[in-house]
Amino acid sequence: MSAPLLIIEDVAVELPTPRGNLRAVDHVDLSLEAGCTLGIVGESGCGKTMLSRAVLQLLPKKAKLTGRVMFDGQDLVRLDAEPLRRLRGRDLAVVFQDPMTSLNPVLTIGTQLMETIQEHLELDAPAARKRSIELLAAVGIPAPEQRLAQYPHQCSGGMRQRIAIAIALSCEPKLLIADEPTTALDVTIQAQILDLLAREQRRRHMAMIIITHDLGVVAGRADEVAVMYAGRVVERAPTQALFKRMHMPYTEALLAAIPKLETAPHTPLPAISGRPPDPTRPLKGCSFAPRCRYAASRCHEAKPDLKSAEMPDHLYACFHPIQMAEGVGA
Ligand SMILES: Nc1ncnc2c1ncn2[C@@H]1O[C@H](COP(=O)(O)OP(=O)(O)OP(=O)(O)O)[C@@H](O)[C@H]1O
Repeated sequence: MSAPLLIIEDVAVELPTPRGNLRAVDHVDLSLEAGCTLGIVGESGCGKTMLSRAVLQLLPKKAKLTGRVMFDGQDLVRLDAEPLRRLRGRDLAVVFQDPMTSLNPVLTIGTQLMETIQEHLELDAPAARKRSIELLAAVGIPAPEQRLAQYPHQCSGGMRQRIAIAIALSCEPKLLIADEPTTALDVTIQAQILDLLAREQRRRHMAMIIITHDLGVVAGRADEVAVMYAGRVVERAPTQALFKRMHMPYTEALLAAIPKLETAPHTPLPAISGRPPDPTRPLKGCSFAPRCRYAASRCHEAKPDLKSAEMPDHLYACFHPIQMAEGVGA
């Protein structure tokens, strides 16, 4: 069997702040096979974005990164700036929550698409233009030829996200990281964009990481889910196994917090009262214990390791997993 496309090994990210070093990512191990999808799920501030930025090597300058990020056989942490730049946008692409982060407001859509294509692929201008039109059509943009001459502000939010996806796909990446790709969009458009990503992923046999606060986004779309809390992966399992039987009380609370259609976007998670721990303070015990309805004294004293019980690929970091505590959720 060949090695996974991506191996995140003992990755930690610390950021200096006036109140001391902040643990944004706390020793995470993950891997992803070519053509597969990994969902990274957790509340705001749990470290999802910092972890994806560690993979992309796009961390703030002051950040301290340790560990290894093996992508297609190379350690990105130790790669020089130039080969890294060539890799990003070609084999390794990203779609952000706000497409205006990746789109340039003063360049036409055609210029931006063609620039990316010509920078990474050896195509002349007419071939790059033809490919741009094909890509816009593939992501569901009507009248793609006319769109090439337009600027991002002339498009709706959903259209802009489709264009950002077209740019990300333009060089046939091996891995696409989609960081909250639909959070800024209307609910009906959200489903269309997620379906579009899933379709293009299958068609291109591309690996994908979907980062989201909404467990509902990864249900049925990811092969595997990693749940993050306070910088750590606290539960990790094949998606079906996770939804069938979740072990972490935090995952259960995330499930209860899946936004309903009638809920306004960005409302706080109703099922999880309290706040995550201060990431600049040392932590004793399980980081979720102060908010956990199953917590016992041991949970406040010792830190549970991420390990498996009955199924080797279902890992969780909990002394009182749900079934064993109360027999719910199975
Ligand atoms: N530039 C920065 N400097 C210092 N701390 C930061 C910086 N960016 C993020 N953090 C902190 O790092 C931790 C992880 O943040 P991160 O953005 O990765 O979380 P997230 O799960 O992606 O949240 P969100 O969904 O809100 O983006 C948080 O405690 C956050 O406050």
